[in-house]
Amino acid sequence: MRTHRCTAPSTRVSHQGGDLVDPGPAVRSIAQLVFTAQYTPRRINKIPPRLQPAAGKCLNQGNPRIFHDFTKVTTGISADFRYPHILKQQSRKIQIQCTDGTISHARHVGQGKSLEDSSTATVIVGGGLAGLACAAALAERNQPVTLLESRPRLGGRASSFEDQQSQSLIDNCQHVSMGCCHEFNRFCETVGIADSFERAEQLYFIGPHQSGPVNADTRFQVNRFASSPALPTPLHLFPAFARLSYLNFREKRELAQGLKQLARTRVNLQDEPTMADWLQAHGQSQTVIDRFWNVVLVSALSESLERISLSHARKVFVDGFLRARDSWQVLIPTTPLEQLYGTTISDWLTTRGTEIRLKTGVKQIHITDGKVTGVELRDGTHIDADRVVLAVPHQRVLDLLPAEFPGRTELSRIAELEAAPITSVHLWFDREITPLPHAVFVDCLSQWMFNRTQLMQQEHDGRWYYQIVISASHQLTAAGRQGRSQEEIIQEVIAELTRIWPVTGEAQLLHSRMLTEHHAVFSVQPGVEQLRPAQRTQVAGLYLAGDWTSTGWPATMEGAVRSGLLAAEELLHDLGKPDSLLLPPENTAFLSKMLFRL
Ligand SMILES: Cc1cc2nc3c(=O)[nH]c(=O)nc-3n(C[C@H](O)[C@H](O)[C@H](O)COP(=O)(O)OP(=O)(O)OC[C@H]3O[C@@H](n4cnc5c(N)ncnc54)[C@H](O)[C@@H]3O)c2cc1C
Repeated sequence: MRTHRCTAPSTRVSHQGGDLVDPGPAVRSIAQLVFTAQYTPRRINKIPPRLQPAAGKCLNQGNPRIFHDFTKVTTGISADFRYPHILKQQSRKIQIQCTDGTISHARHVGQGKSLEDSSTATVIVGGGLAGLACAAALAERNQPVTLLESRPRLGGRASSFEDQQSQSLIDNCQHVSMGCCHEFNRFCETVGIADSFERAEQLYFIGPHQSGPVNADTRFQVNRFASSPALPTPLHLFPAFARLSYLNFREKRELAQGLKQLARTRVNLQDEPTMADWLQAHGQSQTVIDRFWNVVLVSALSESLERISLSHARKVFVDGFLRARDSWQVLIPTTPLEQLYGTTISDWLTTRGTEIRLKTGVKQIHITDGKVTGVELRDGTHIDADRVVLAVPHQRVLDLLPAEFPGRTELSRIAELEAAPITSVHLWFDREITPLPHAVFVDCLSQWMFNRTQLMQQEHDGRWYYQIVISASHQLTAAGRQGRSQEEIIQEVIAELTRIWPVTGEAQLLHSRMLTEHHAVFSVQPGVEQLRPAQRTQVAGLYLAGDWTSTGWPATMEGAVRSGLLAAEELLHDLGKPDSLLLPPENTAFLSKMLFRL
């Protein structure tokens, strides 16, 4: 078994584009290597003459991919770059090939700033948003970590892949945030990706032009949904609801009563109904259920009303519509997820001392006498660690832990968490079918449309790319399709688009792809909160993170980020450096307090 001790950078090397503080003969060559990495080829002439030959050699011999990265990153050095030069690493001594070709022994070095020396190591397993948020919070507090991710990229479920036929990077599925996702939005600001989201201050609900049943002659109409600046929260959305074409006056009054009752309901988590049962018990008609409750809740919680718990449904309306003014607004990425969570965050973390190791799957967490001692990788390598944050999907957790450990019985309940699927249909047409950037569909199989060509502010290159999202797509999984092929479902989606935008029928479909993520989210059924564990475990040094842990949020990017912050809080507490990482709860608008007793 190979052994790799995960050490914290410990030698101060200060060289932010300026003078190199000579760290002494033992590490001088490493310092040159690190120093070199801080310069792009264009800036090479800024490297002090004393170091230029070595620097030039290093840049010329560098791995081309990493070398390419350095043309964008002008500070810092990535672990990927360092490791090819490290020939052997034992305990905290490392042996590296220096830029002048000699072999040198030294201790691990920092990258332009002094990181706190830590005699023990922290490992995060899983590079989804939970693991990334945890790593970022620790990096901000000078706690270096090693992040291990089994896949070749970061981002987990919120990532992209290369579509061979369209030769483009497409997202696993469109991911959107909302104004009420405070921790996620702050995380984006911290790591410098907030500018890559567009805030939609107007939504477009597309439904029948009037109340009543839909038939072949039904016309569809775009309903613009925006807040009224003159009205206080929560009345600011009242005119938008009042304008919806597909509900009549009686249905709107019924809806208003339902919303008020829901907001005022106090839910008993031990014994709560499904939302479908609650709606029926509170006099909501099938039309209002289909055209309002279903539309909002299924896309927000990725589950059907028959399976959604009352508490989660209430949270969507209270946090998303009633508590604060802009909380309902949707934030949509304008670049592929790969760039957001892959490249940008990776660079941010590595320049702050986080070591990121991709394609590094963990096989087992080692626990001795109720305490974490390290992790074993799939290739047999052992990494010593005194603290491990397990940030993998809940289906993987129990397999990575030993058969026996304190608290296993309680944790085993996560096996009862059920999954809900999300389907995305990707369509490339030879022309624009709508200039709308996004839309929500009512009374359709399709639920959301995202105009990716427009959102990404791309030139269309003769192809217009639209993505259709269908949440809680139980009926579209192989078992639920009842013999229908993917092609037939894609045609059904196109037929719907044609009914709404007739130009679709004349457009040529250049390429299409349908993807169903079977374990997209955990199902927010009644009783689910009792199955979600806290971030602290009964094993010393073992913490849990992931959207499935207890955060009070459904499976969302916000939930994942919160879980990572909560795990980091517990870890810092155990290190004797307690810190409060979550933002204080948002103030509830005065009128909402009065009207709904929030
Ligand atoms: C199709 C789809 C659409 C969605 N849409 C939205 C949306 O619009 N808005 C929203 O807020 N949320 C959305 N979500 C939910 C959101 O993606 C998740 O809640 C969030 O990304 C979960 O992050 P996580 O870090 O908890 O888990 P994950 O993203 O699953 O990350 C876990 C990581 O652990 C890694 N891993 C697993 N096993 C190992 C191992 N043995 N060793 C090392 N690494 C390992 C995995 O490769 C993965 O990278 C959507 C999800 C899906 C699937």
